Amino acid sequence: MIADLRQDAPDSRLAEVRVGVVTFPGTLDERDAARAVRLAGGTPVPLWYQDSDLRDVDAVVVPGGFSYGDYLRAGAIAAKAPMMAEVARAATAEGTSGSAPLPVLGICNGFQVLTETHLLPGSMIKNDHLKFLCRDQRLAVESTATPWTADFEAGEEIVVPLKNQDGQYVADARTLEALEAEGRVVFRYVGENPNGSRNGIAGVANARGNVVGLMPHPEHAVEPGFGASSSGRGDVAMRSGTDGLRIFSSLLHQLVSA
Ligand SMILES: NC(=O)CC[C@H](N)C(=O)O
Repeated sequence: MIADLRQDAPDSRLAEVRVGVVTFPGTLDERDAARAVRLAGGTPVPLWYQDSDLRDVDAVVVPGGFSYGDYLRAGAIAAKAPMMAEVARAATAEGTSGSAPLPVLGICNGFQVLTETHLLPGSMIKNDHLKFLCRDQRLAVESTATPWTADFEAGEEIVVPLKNQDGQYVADARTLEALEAEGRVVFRYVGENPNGSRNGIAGVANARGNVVGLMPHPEHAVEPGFGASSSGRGDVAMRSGTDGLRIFSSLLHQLVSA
């Protein structure tokens, strides 16, 4: 009985994990990202793009949306924000004994910001069909060697919404080869390639694995009954559920066990 009660009690150690969520002009999904952190048991901390103070966070989410209206290139202007300089510094810090570099997750526009900041390799161009696509998407979690995916089984299939116009991941042949050889393709599209991404890549990690970016939106798949509309191309006989929440839970578990 006591054991059961303990199991149901919220883990107060998780609540101590502070996860920063960055907002730029034009960001859309910061509230959903903060909510996903909260539902996973952590504490979301708003970070404003013009500030240079990381507010003592243990990890950062760069959420989706249309920062600066996607002018110039999606994510290009946001990448120059003072907050991104701080995120880049903490994410690439050498770290003294025991201190790990800051875990960072870029979702969709956030992934675009991370490539423009050069924290992640490659670039995103227009979907090959030149349309905005919004649908539930099957993905394989190919690497569990990141704090964001450690709770998954390698190769596990998940479903989360995909919604963007500039979702085609491109990189030169050498970069693609290195990503594949080093196990840094973290998420890959399953089924028909929804946007022409090279090698069906939906998400990648940096060499150390602490920085991950992906085009689909795990923060929109944190409760049963939600999901994208079933318009768009490809197979649609699926709905997003709570798979996305596990990306946030995974981070929290990693940080409390570190
Ligand atoms: N959902 C998003 O974050 C969209 C990202 C970007 N504005 C695009 O359309 O490609």
